[in-house]
Amino acid sequence: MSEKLRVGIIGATGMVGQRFIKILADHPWFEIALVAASAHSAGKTYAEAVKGRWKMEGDVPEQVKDMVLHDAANVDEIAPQVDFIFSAIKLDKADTRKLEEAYAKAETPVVSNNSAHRWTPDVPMVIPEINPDHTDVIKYQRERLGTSRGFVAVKPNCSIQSYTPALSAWRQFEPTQVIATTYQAISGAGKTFKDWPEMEGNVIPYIAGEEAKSEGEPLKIWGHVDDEKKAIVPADDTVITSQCIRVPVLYGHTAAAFVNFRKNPTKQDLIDALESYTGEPQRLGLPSAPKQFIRYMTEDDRPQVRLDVNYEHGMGISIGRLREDKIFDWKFVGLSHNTARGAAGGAVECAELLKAQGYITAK
Ligand SMILES: N[C@@H](CC=O)C(=O)O
Repeated sequence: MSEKLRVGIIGATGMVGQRFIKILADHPWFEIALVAASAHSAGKTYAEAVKGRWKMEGDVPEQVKDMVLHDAANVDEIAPQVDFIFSAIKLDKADTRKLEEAYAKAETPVVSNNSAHRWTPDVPMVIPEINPDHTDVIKYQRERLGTSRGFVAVKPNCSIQSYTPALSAWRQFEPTQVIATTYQAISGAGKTFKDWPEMEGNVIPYIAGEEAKSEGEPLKIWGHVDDEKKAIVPADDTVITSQCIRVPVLYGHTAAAFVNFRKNPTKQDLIDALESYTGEPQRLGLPSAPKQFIRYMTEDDRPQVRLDVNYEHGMGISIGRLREDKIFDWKFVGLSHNTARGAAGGAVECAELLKAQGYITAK
């Protein structure tokens, strides 16, 4: 009998759902027990439902091809069959919040890629290398939901992953002001060039809701669990302003960032802090953890999307072009893989952390 935890994927047919399928097809701790999507796809086999719209490298993995999709809204039917779920369901925010909480209340932990619960005060928003201790807030969430096992945890938006890891490594130098401009791949919108031909040779200077996420989410990640408030209180010592731009790239979000610090680090201090930054995933040897979370690249023309996006299987962050600035103290460029580290991969690493911490167990 398998000792792997049984996982359900809700929203399994979209771009992020497909990335979950791809990553979990061969995962040492988790096995895909069930796939679910909207009522429209329910009853079809997974292969039928993604026919002509499978966007991952290679074929649909054998073990899910013939799985029959459930209607994700059928919590009572799905919850008993899985130990936990990954959520990539696309509903409006209120409905997503309701559905994810319904799974939690059915004693089924939810690790979500959605933004709906990111600002729920007792929901941890986790980058496992940066704020693994935020899972302490789960006890307060369980108290509120009246559960003993169920809870919701989320991962942050993909846009922040190209600059937040570097700024996290530099928290010791007290960053006060940040400008971050992101150049975001079309797969972040769930699209390929085939679905979105107007992105060929184009730049679109607007991504709905993205700037608020880019400016706010790092602050929650740098916050702390307040035991009196039974909530995560965001940090208030850094201000971030951002512009988010869609560029004709399939995978890979780049950020160009400027930073002011209260302290006065040298270039070598900053590079040393990046290269030595390591966390719980590396200490615990989590299956998805990159060996080197952040690398610093010295070549003037790196990181480049084509050459560097798959660093550490898309789970590592590449930083380069660190130099002094005329207006700010320092500037740099960062690159992350938006559907690996930035979406499904980040959620899978978060679930591995939750398992290692004892929050996700076999039912
Ligand atoms: N909203 C992002 C996806 C990140 O999670 C994008 O549009 O690129």
